[in-house]
Amino acid sequence: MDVSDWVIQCPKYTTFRINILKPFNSKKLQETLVNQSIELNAKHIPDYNCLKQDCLILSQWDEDVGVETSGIEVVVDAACAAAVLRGAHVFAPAVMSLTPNCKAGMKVDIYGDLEGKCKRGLKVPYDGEKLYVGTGILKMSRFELFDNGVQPKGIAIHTLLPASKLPVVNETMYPKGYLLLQNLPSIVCSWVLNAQADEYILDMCAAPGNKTTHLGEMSKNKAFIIAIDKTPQKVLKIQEKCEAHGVTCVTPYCFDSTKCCSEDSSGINGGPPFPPDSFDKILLDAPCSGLGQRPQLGKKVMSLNMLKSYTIVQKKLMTNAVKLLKPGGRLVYSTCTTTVDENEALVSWALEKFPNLKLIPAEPFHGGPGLPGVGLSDEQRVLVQRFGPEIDELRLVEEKYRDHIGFFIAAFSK
Ligand SMILES: C[S@@+](CC[C@H](N)C(=O)[O-])C[C@H]1O[C@@H](n2cnc3c(N)ncnc32)[C@H](O)[C@@H]1O
Repeated sequence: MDVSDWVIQCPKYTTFRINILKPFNSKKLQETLVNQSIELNAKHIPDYNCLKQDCLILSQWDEDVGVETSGIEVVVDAACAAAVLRGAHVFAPAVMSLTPNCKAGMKVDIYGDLEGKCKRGLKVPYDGEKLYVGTGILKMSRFELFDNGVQPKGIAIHTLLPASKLPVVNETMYPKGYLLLQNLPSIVCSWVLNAQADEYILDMCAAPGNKTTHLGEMSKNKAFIIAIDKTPQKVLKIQEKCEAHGVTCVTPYCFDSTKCCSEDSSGINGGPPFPPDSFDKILLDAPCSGLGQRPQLGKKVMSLNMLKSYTIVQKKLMTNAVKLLKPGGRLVYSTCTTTVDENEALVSWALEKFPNLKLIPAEPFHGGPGLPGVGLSDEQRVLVQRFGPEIDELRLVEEKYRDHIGFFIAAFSK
Protein backbone atom coordinates (compact mmCIF):
# COMPACT_ATOMS: atom_id res chain seq x y z
CA MET A 1 0.00 0.00 0.00
CA ASP A 2 1.16 3.52 -0.80
CA VAL A 3 2.36 5.46 2.29
CA SER A 4 0.04 8.39 1.51
CA ASP A 5 -3.01 6.06 1.54
CA TRP A 6 -1.74 4.31 4.67
CA VAL A 7 -1.32 7.47 6.79
CA ILE A 8 -4.90 8.66 6.32
CA GLN A 9 -6.25 5.33 7.58
CA CYS A 10 -6.76 4.69 11.28
CA PRO A 11 -4.59 1.81 12.57
CA LYS A 12 -6.55 -1.40 13.29
CA TYR A 13 -4.98 -1.57 16.74
CA THR A 14 -4.60 0.89 19.55
CA THR A 15 -1.97 0.76 22.27
CA PHE A 16 -1.53 2.10 25.77
CA ARG A 17 1.43 2.16 28.09
CA ILE A 18 0.75 0.76 31.51
CA ASN A 19 2.64 2.56 34.28
CA ILE A 20 4.43 -0.27 36.10
CA LEU A 21 5.02 1.98 39.13
CA LYS A 22 1.24 1.83 39.80
CA PRO A 23 -1.11 -1.16 40.17
CA PHE A 24 -3.02 -1.95 36.96
CA ASN A 25 -6.65 -3.01 37.35
CA SER A 26 -7.11 -5.39 34.40
CA LYS A 27 -10.53 -6.45 35.76
CA LYS A 28 -11.79 -2.93 35.06
CA LEU A 29 -10.69 -3.19 31.43
CA GLN A 30 -12.42 -6.56 31.04
CA GLU A 31 -15.61 -5.19 32.67
CA THR A 32 -15.60 -2.11 30.40
CA LEU A 33 -15.30 -4.27 27.30
CA VAL A 34 -18.05 -6.63 28.50
CA ASN A 35 -20.38 -3.67 29.19
CA GLN A 36 -19.66 -2.23 25.75
CA SER A 37 -20.31 -5.61 24.13
CA ILE A 38 -23.76 -5.68 25.80
CA GLU A 39 -24.48 -2.11 24.65
CA LEU A 40 -23.38 -2.92 21.08
CA ASN A 41 -24.97 -6.39 20.93
CA ALA A 42 -21.56 -7.87 20.14
CA LYS A 43 -20.95 -11.62 20.47
CA HIS A 44 -17.33 -11.24 21.63
CA ILE A 45 -15.22 -8.56 23.22
CA PRO A 46 -12.23 -7.38 21.11
CA ASP A 47 -8.92 -9.20 21.56
CA TYR A 48 -6.42 -7.55 23.82
CA ASN A 49 -3.04 -8.56 25.14
CA CYS A 50 0.04 -7.22 26.86
CA LEU A 51 3.38 -7.06 25.13
CA LYS A 52 6.00 -7.13 27.87
CA GLN A 53 4.64 -5.83 31.18
CA ASP A 54 3.81 -2.33 30.07
CA CYS A 55 2.23 -2.30 26.62
CA LEU A 56 -1.47 -3.00 26.16
CA ILE A 57 -2.62 -3.73 22.58
CA LEU A 58 -6.34 -3.68 21.73
CA SER A 59 -7.98 -4.87 18.49
CA GLN A 60 -11.16 -3.70 16.75
CA TRP A 61 -14.66 -5.04 17.33
CA ASP A 62 -15.84 -7.67 14.83
CA GLU A 63 -16.87 -6.31 11.42
CA ASP A 64 -20.63 -6.79 12.08
CA VAL A 65 -20.65 -4.70 15.30
CA GLY A 66 -22.21 -1.28 14.75
CA VAL A 67 -24.51 1.46 16.02
CA GLU A 68 -27.22 3.21 14.08
CA THR A 69 -26.24 6.76 13.24
CA SER A 70 -28.59 9.47 14.54
CA GLY A 71 -28.57 12.00 11.71
CA ILE A 72 -27.70 14.72 14.25
CA GLU A 73 -24.34 16.20 13.41
CA VAL A 74 -21.72 17.53 15.79
CA VAL A 75 -18.48 18.89 14.31
CA VAL A 76 -15.21 18.58 16.26
CA ASP A 77 -11.68 19.70 15.36
CA ALA A 78 -9.43 17.34 13.37
CA ALA A 79 -7.18 16.41 16.33
CA CYS A 80 -10.19 15.39 18.40
CA ALA A 81 -11.64 13.44 15.45
CA ALA A 82 -8.38 11.46 15.20
CA ALA A 83 -8.59 10.76 18.96
CA VAL A 84 -12.22 9.55 18.65
CA LEU A 85 -11.08 7.10 15.97
CA ARG A 86 -8.60 5.79 18.58
CA GLY A 87 -11.38 5.27 21.17
CA ALA A 88 -11.49 8.65 22.95
CA HIS A 89 -14.50 10.61 24.18
CA VAL A 90 -14.98 14.17 22.92
CA PHE A 91 -13.83 16.90 25.31
CA ALA A 92 -15.77 20.17 25.35
CA PRO A 93 -13.10 22.56 23.93
CA ALA A 94 -12.90 20.47 20.73
CA VAL A 95 -16.60 20.86 19.83
CA MET A 96 -16.99 23.36 16.99
CA SER A 97 -20.67 23.17 16.09
CA LEU A 98 -23.93 21.45 16.86
CA THR A 99 -27.45 22.22 15.71
CA PRO A 100 -29.57 24.39 18.08
CA ASN A 101 -32.14 21.63 18.78
CA CYS A 102 -29.48 19.30 20.29
CA LYS A 103 -30.05 18.43 23.94
CA ALA A 104 -27.89 16.61 26.48
CA GLY A 105 -28.72 12.88 26.41
CA MET A 106 -29.30 12.79 22.62
CA LYS A 107 -27.45 10.41 20.33
CA VAL A 108 -25.22 12.37 17.93
CA ASP A 109 -22.91 11.65 14.99
CA ILE A 110 -19.40 13.01 15.35
CA TYR A 111 -17.70 14.60 12.33
CA GLY A 112 -14.12 15.83 12.07
CA ASP A 113 -13.52 19.22 10.45
CA LEU A 114 -10.91 18.33 7.82
CA GLU A 115 -10.43 21.89 6.56
CA GLY A 116 -10.23 23.58 9.97
CA LYS A 117 -12.74 26.21 8.82
CA CYS A 118 -15.75 25.48 11.05
CA LYS A 119 -16.53 28.51 13.25
CA ARG A 120 -17.01 27.80 16.97
CA GLY A 121 -20.70 27.82 17.85
CA LEU A 122 -21.94 27.55 14.23
CA LYS A 123 -25.71 26.90 14.24
CA VAL A 124 -26.30 25.75 10.67
CA PRO A 125 -24.90 22.51 9.19
CA TYR A 126 -21.20 22.89 8.38
CA ASP A 127 -20.65 22.65 4.62
CA GLY A 128 -16.83 22.29 4.68
CA GLU A 129 -15.04 18.97 4.13
CA LYS A 130 -15.78 16.68 7.08
CA LEU A 131 -15.43 13.01 8.00
CA TYR A 132 -17.73 10.82 10.07
CA VAL A 133 -15.64 9.44 12.96
CA GLY A 134 -18.18 7.93 15.33
CA THR A 135 -21.46 8.10 17.21
CA GLY A 136 -21.98 8.97 20.86
CA ILE A 137 -24.22 10.50 23.51
CA LEU A 138 -24.16 14.26 24.00
CA LYS A 139 -23.42 15.14 27.64
CA MET A 140 -23.61 18.96 27.51
CA SER A 141 -26.09 21.50 26.23
CA ARG A 142 -25.33 24.07 23.56
CA PHE A 143 -25.48 26.73 26.27
CA GLU A 144 -22.80 24.98 28.36
CA LEU A 145 -20.60 24.51 25.30
CA PHE A 146 -20.78 27.94 23.69
CA ASP A 147 -22.90 30.49 25.54
CA ASN A 148 -21.94 30.19 29.19
CA GLY A 149 -19.22 32.85 29.04
CA VAL A 150 -16.60 30.43 30.42
CA GLN A 151 -14.27 27.98 28.67
CA PRO A 152 -16.14 24.64 28.80
CA LYS A 153 -14.40 21.66 30.43
CA GLY A 154 -14.99 17.90 30.65
CA ILE A 155 -16.51 15.25 28.41
CA ALA A 156 -19.00 16.71 25.91
CA ILE A 157 -19.76 13.50 24.01
CA HIS A 158 -19.49 10.01 25.40
CA THR A 159 -18.36 7.96 22.39
CA LEU A 160 -20.37 4.75 21.82
CA LEU A 161 -18.50 3.46 18.79
CA PRO A 162 -15.80 5.06 16.65
CA ALA A 163 -16.02 4.60 12.87
CA SER A 164 -12.70 2.70 13.16
CA LYS A 165 -14.52 0.08 15.31
CA LEU A 166 -11.82 0.31 17.96
CA PRO A 167 -13.17 -0.12 21.50
CA VAL A 168 -13.86 2.96 23.60
CA VAL A 169 -10.96 2.47 25.99
CA ASN A 170 -9.10 5.59 27.05
CA GLU A 171 -7.17 7.28 29.83
CA THR A 172 -10.36 8.53 31.56
CA MET A 173 -11.00 4.95 32.77
CA TYR A 174 -8.12 5.12 35.26
CA PRO A 175 -6.69 7.76 37.61
CA LYS A 176 -4.26 10.15 35.90
CA GLY A 177 -0.81 8.66 35.32
CA TYR A 178 -1.87 5.00 35.40
CA LEU A 179 -2.46 4.47 31.68
CA LEU A 180 -1.12 6.50 28.74
CA LEU A 181 -2.31 6.42 25.13
CA GLN A 182 0.99 5.87 23.35
CA ASN A 183 1.77 4.44 19.95
CA LEU A 184 3.45 1.04 19.86
CA PRO A 185 6.62 2.28 18.07
CA SER A 186 7.09 4.99 20.73
CA ILE A 187 6.84 2.35 23.44
CA VAL A 188 9.34 0.16 21.56
CA CYS A 189 11.70 3.14 21.27
CA SER A 190 12.14 3.36 25.07
CA TRP A 191 12.53 -0.43 25.25
CA VAL A 192 15.43 -0.07 22.80
CA LEU A 193 17.13 2.48 25.08
CA ASN A 194 16.40 0.17 28.05
CA ALA A 195 16.96 2.51 31.03
CA GLN A 196 18.56 0.74 33.99
CA ALA A 197 19.33 1.65 37.60
CA ASP A 198 22.32 3.98 38.16
CA GLU A 199 22.68 4.95 34.49
CA TYR A 200 23.08 8.61 33.49
CA ILE A 201 20.55 9.15 30.73
CA LEU A 202 19.91 12.19 28.55
CA ASP A 203 16.58 12.67 26.78
CA MET A 204 17.49 15.47 24.35
CA CYS A 205 14.04 16.34 22.97
CA ALA A 206 11.80 15.23 25.74
CA ALA A 207 8.47 17.10 25.78
CA PRO A 208 5.73 16.22 26.56
CA GLY A 209 7.64 13.53 28.42
CA ASN A 210 5.96 10.34 27.21
CA LYS A 211 9.24 8.52 26.64
CA THR A 212 10.97 10.25 29.58
CA THR A 213 8.37 8.89 32.00
CA HIS A 214 8.60 5.44 30.39
CA LEU A 215 12.37 5.45 30.94
CA GLY A 216 11.89 6.51 34.58
CA GLU A 217 9.28 3.81 35.12
CA MET A 218 11.37 1.01 33.57
CA SER A 219 14.35 1.96 35.75
CA LYS A 220 11.99 1.88 38.78
CA ASN A 221 13.05 5.49 39.41
CA LYS A 222 16.66 4.38 39.84
CA ALA A 223 18.26 5.93 36.74
CA PHE A 224 19.42 9.57 36.64
CA ILE A 225 17.50 11.11 33.78
CA ILE A 226 17.99 14.59 32.37
CA ALA A 227 15.15 15.70 30.12
CA ILE A 228 15.62 18.70 27.84
CA ASP A 229 13.24 20.61 25.64
CA LYS A 230 13.73 24.00 24.08
CA THR A 231 10.20 25.30 24.72
CA PRO A 232 9.51 26.51 28.29
CA GLN A 233 5.76 25.62 28.36
CA LYS A 234 6.59 22.15 27.11
CA VAL A 235 9.12 21.66 29.92
CA LEU A 236 6.26 22.27 32.37
CA LYS A 237 4.40 19.42 30.64
CA ILE A 238 7.35 17.10 31.34
CA GLN A 239 7.23 18.10 35.00
CA GLU A 240 3.47 17.55 35.22
CA LYS A 241 3.70 14.17 33.50
CA CYS A 242 6.49 13.00 35.83
CA GLU A 243 4.39 14.05 38.85
CA ALA A 244 1.27 12.26 37.58
CA HIS A 245 3.28 9.11 36.84
CA GLY A 246 5.16 9.07 40.14
CA VAL A 247 8.46 9.44 38.28
CA THR A 248 10.99 11.04 40.61
CA CYS A 249 14.32 10.41 38.85
CA VAL A 250 13.99 13.10 36.14
CA THR A 251 15.53 16.58 36.12
CA PRO A 252 14.03 18.71 33.35
CA TYR A 253 15.74 21.70 31.72
CA CYS A 254 14.72 24.20 29.12
CA PHE A 255 17.64 24.38 26.67
CA ASP A 256 18.54 24.16 23.01
CA SER A 257 19.97 20.66 22.59
CA THR A 258 21.82 21.65 19.43
CA LYS A 259 24.17 23.41 21.87
CA CYS A 260 24.08 21.05 24.83
CA CYS A 261 27.70 19.86 24.70
CA SER A 262 30.55 22.14 25.75
CA GLU A 263 34.17 21.54 26.77
CA ASP A 264 33.77 24.45 29.23
CA SER A 265 30.94 22.82 31.20
CA SER A 266 31.53 22.32 34.91
CA GLY A 267 29.74 18.94 34.94
CA ILE A 268 26.37 17.23 34.67
CA ASN A 269 24.98 18.59 37.94
CA GLY A 270 25.17 22.23 36.85
CA GLY A 271 22.68 21.61 34.02
CA PRO A 272 23.26 22.07 30.27
CA PRO A 273 25.59 22.42 28.46
CA PHE A 274 27.31 19.21 29.56
CA PRO A 275 30.91 18.05 29.09
CA PRO A 276 31.71 15.45 26.39
CA ASP A 277 31.45 11.72 27.32
CA SER A 278 28.87 12.39 30.09
CA PHE A 279 26.03 9.95 29.48
CA ASP A 280 25.66 6.16 29.49
CA LYS A 281 22.57 6.40 27.27
CA ILE A 282 21.04 9.13 25.11
CA LEU A 283 17.62 9.27 23.51
CA LEU A 284 17.39 11.58 20.50
CA ASP A 285 13.68 11.48 19.66
CA ALA A 286 14.17 14.17 17.08
CA PRO A 287 11.86 16.97 15.97
CA CYS A 288 10.72 15.78 12.54
CA SER A 289 8.19 16.30 9.75
CA GLY A 290 5.72 14.02 11.62
CA LEU A 291 4.44 12.45 8.41
CA GLY A 292 4.02 9.06 10.08
CA GLN A 293 1.15 10.20 12.35
CA ARG A 294 -2.05 8.17 11.76
CA PRO A 295 -4.79 8.84 11.04
CA GLN A 296 -3.78 12.14 9.42
CA LEU A 297 -7.07 13.95 9.02
CA GLY A 298 -6.30 17.66 8.78
CA LYS A 299 -4.59 18.95 5.65
CA LYS A 300 -0.83 19.05 6.24
CA VAL A 301 0.94 21.57 4.04
CA MET A 302 4.72 21.40 4.12
CA SER A 303 7.13 23.17 1.81
CA LEU A 304 10.28 21.49 0.56
CA ASN A 305 12.33 24.05 2.51
CA MET A 306 10.51 23.15 5.71
CA LEU A 307 11.13 19.44 5.08
CA LYS A 308 14.83 20.13 4.51
CA SER A 309 15.04 22.21 7.70
CA TYR A 310 14.34 19.12 9.82
CA THR A 311 17.42 17.24 8.63
CA ILE A 312 19.59 20.29 9.36
CA VAL A 313 18.43 20.34 13.01
CA GLN A 314 18.58 16.55 13.28
CA LYS A 315 22.23 16.58 12.18
CA LYS A 316 23.11 19.29 14.73
CA LEU A 317 21.36 17.32 17.49
CA MET A 318 23.11 14.12 16.41
CA THR A 319 26.51 15.85 16.49
CA ASN A 320 25.90 16.89 20.12
CA ALA A 321 24.56 13.46 21.04
CA VAL A 322 27.68 11.70 19.72
CA LYS A 323 29.94 14.03 21.70
CA LEU A 324 27.94 13.62 24.92
CA LEU A 325 27.81 9.81 24.81
CA LYS A 326 30.35 7.94 26.94
CA PRO A 327 32.54 5.48 25.02
CA GLY A 328 30.63 2.18 25.13
CA GLY A 329 27.34 4.04 25.66
CA ARG A 330 24.09 3.64 23.70
CA LEU A 331 22.43 6.29 21.55
CA VAL A 332 18.92 5.79 20.20
CA TYR A 333 17.76 7.98 17.32
CA SER A 334 14.07 8.03 16.40
CA THR A 335 11.49 9.94 14.37
CA CYS A 336 7.75 9.65 13.79
CA THR A 337 8.08 10.29 10.09
CA THR A 338 8.38 8.27 6.92
CA THR A 339 10.86 10.31 4.84
CA VAL A 340 14.17 8.67 3.88
CA ASP A 341 16.18 11.87 4.50
CA GLU A 342 15.20 11.96 8.18
CA ASN A 343 15.69 8.22 8.70
CA GLU A 344 17.93 5.83 6.68
CA ALA A 345 19.88 8.69 5.02
CA LEU A 346 20.41 10.37 8.39
CA VAL A 347 21.81 7.11 9.83
CA SER A 348 24.06 6.66 6.81
CA TRP A 349 25.30 10.29 7.19
CA ALA A 350 26.02 9.75 10.92
CA LEU A 351 28.01 6.55 10.30
CA GLU A 352 30.15 8.31 7.71
CA LYS A 353 30.59 11.51 9.71
CA PHE A 354 31.42 9.84 13.04
CA PRO A 355 33.77 6.88 12.53
CA ASN A 356 33.57 6.16 16.31
CA LEU A 357 29.83 5.37 15.94
CA LYS A 358 28.65 1.81 15.33
CA LEU A 359 25.15 0.76 14.30
CA ILE A 360 23.87 -1.89 16.74
CA PRO A 361 20.61 -3.90 16.72
CA ALA A 362 17.68 -1.69 17.77
CA GLU A 363 16.20 -4.58 19.77
CA PRO A 364 13.55 -5.70 20.64
CA PHE A 365 12.41 -5.81 17.01
CA HIS A 366 8.74 -5.17 16.30
CA GLY A 367 9.03 -3.03 13.15
CA GLY A 368 10.40 -3.98 9.74
CA PRO A 369 13.90 -3.32 8.37
CA GLY A 370 15.04 0.00 6.88
CA LEU A 371 14.23 0.73 3.24
CA PRO A 372 16.58 -0.68 0.56
CA GLY A 373 18.66 1.43 -1.81
CA VAL A 374 18.80 4.58 0.33
CA GLY A 375 22.20 4.46 2.00
CA LEU A 376 22.07 1.34 4.21
CA SER A 377 23.34 -2.14 3.24
CA ASP A 378 21.12 -5.19 3.92
CA GLU A 379 23.29 -5.94 7.00
CA GLN A 380 22.57 -2.42 8.28
CA ARG A 381 18.90 -2.39 7.26
CA VAL A 382 18.10 -5.30 9.57
CA LEU A 383 19.64 -3.49 12.53
CA VAL A 384 17.12 -0.61 12.40
CA GLN A 385 13.33 -0.60 12.74
CA ARG A 386 10.98 1.07 10.27
CA PHE A 387 7.25 1.03 11.07
CA GLY A 388 5.29 1.53 7.86
CA PRO A 389 3.15 -0.23 5.26
CA GLU A 390 6.14 -1.91 3.53
CA ILE A 391 6.49 -5.70 3.59
CA ASP A 392 10.13 -6.74 3.38
CA GLU A 393 11.42 -10.33 3.25
CA LEU A 394 14.46 -9.30 5.30
CA ARG A 395 12.22 -9.19 8.38
CA LEU A 396 8.54 -9.99 8.13
CA VAL A 397 6.35 -8.33 10.73
CA GLU A 398 2.94 -9.48 12.00
CA GLU A 399 0.13 -7.05 11.08
CA LYS A 400 -0.50 -6.48 14.79
CA TYR A 401 2.91 -4.80 15.05
CA ARG A 402 2.95 -3.22 11.60
CA ASP A 403 -0.42 -1.44 11.60
CA HIS A 404 0.52 1.54 13.81
CA ILE A 405 2.00 4.98 13.09
CA GLY A 406 4.97 5.46 10.78
CA PHE A 407 8.15 5.52 12.87
CA PHE A 408 11.88 4.85 12.67
CA ILE A 409 14.38 3.68 15.32
CA ALA A 410 18.16 3.25 15.07
CA ALA A 411 20.58 2.39 17.88
CA PHE A 412 24.31 3.16 18.00
CA SER A 413 27.22 2.51 20.32
CA LYS A 414 30.34 4.69 20.53
C1 LIG B 1 9.15 14.35 18.72
S1 LIG B 1 8.93 15.53 19.94
C2 LIG B 1 9.48 14.66 21.36
C3 LIG B 1 8.47 13.74 21.95
C4 LIG B 1 8.93 13.18 23.28
N1 LIG B 1 10.20 12.50 23.16
C5 LIG B 1 7.90 12.24 23.89
O1 LIG B 1 7.99 11.04 23.64
O2 LIG B 1 7.02 12.72 24.60
C6 LIG B 1 10.25 16.61 19.65
C7 LIG B 1 10.47 17.67 20.72
O3 LIG B 1 11.72 18.31 20.42
C8 LIG B 1 11.65 19.62 20.88
N2 LIG B 1 12.77 20.35 20.22
C9 LIG B 1 12.84 20.80 18.95
N3 LIG B 1 14.04 21.36 18.73
C10 LIG B 1 14.74 21.26 19.87
C11 LIG B 1 16.05 21.67 20.30
N4 LIG B 1 16.87 22.30 19.46
N5 LIG B 1 16.43 21.40 21.56
C12 LIG B 1 15.60 20.77 22.42
N6 LIG B 1 14.36 20.38 22.10
C13 LIG B 1 13.94 20.60 20.84
C14 LIG B 1 10.26 20.07 20.52
O4 LIG B 1 9.86 21.15 21.33
C15 LIG B 1 9.45 18.79 20.76
O5 LIG B 1 8.87 18.84 22.04
